[in-house]
Amino acid sequence: MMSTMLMSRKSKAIAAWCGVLFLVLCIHFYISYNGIEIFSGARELYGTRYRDPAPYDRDTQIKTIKRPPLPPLNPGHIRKQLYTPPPKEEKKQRFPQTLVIGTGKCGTRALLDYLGMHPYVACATREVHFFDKDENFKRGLNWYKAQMPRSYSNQMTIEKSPSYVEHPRTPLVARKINKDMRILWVVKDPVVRLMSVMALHYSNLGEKYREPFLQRVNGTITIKKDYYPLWRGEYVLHLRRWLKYFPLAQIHVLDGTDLVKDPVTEIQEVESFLELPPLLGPQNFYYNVSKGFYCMVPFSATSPQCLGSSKGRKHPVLNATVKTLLYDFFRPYNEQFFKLLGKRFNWEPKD
Ligand SMILES: Nc1ncnc2c1ncn2[C@@H]1O[C@H](COP(=O)(O)OS(=O)(=O)O)[C@@H](OP(=O)(O)O)[C@H]1O
Repeated sequence: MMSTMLMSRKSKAIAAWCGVLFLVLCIHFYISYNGIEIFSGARELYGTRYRDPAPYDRDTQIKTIKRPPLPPLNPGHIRKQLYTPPPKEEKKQRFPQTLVIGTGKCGTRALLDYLGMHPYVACATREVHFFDKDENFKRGLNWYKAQMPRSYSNQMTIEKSPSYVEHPRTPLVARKINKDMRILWVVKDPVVRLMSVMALHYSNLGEKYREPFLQRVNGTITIKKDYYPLWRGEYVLHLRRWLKYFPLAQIHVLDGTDLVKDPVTEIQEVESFLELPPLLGPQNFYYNVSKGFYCMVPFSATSPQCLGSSKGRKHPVLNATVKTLLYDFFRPYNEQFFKLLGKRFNWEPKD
């Protein structure tokens, strides 16, 4: 009798353990399966399994985007206290809901740091390069999330890596992570951008300035079309690719030169695009005459904070012929870009 009772207790314990093991295995397979689903993005990109979303139709796509609403705020509330975390909530790391995708040397750091002053925003301070660097991409989504700042659920997590815009994997996988992702893209007159690259290049190498974007063909100087920094400035090519995955209504493009000249207007437009409470204003910017740039005045700071000395380098001065060659080269790309974007920037040579 005793031994039968012991046996039945033992088999119940074994059954319970089997149940727990089964549950753990189910959870494990569920997580792995979803991981594989997301990571198959890389394979799908080069294989045949991935099908592009429905063709982009600008008129029907421009509509309000769904996003979890921010808690209601009234002006009195804003004046008294800029930010209130949701009650009984712990901060945690979250995937970004907004990406600053590029373009390098157009003002991506300024945009991110300006946004970082917003109390409803949590920015990853360093560039994560998850989508564009194979070694990071292989580390997986959990690694990506672990690079994000801790935030409350009513804050928006933002990450910037300036070469996301050109890497074909970025829009594809970003859409899989969150199809409502907001995209911020700073561009600049591509000739000015090229000069910024040249300034960086020569300050790093300590070399005498050359013009690697030019070549001599049969005694004639022409543009070396396959020079990589030129391709980065052919924005329309990149926009076309992004529009296969995200509607234009989810992509906000701003001119980095406007961001330098009038950060208040630009950042307020970004606030409105991201549907953030309108909190940033002239009180958050201070013009530093010796630097020739605006510096930030975060709500909690007592003195302005400027970007580092790697920003605002002196650009090489182009001679008139090379300038004309470059502007003629970029003009057709710029025109197609403005048409697709439905917005123009003043990117003609200035004296
Ligand atoms: N407030 C403020 N302070 C300093 N610099 C400013 C600011 N706003 C925009 N910029 C411009 O940002 C340019 C560098 O762009 P990025 O931050 O995108 O460069 S990077 O790709 O991350 O290296 C940098 O380009 P260069 O002038 O060629 O250095 C600046 O023109």
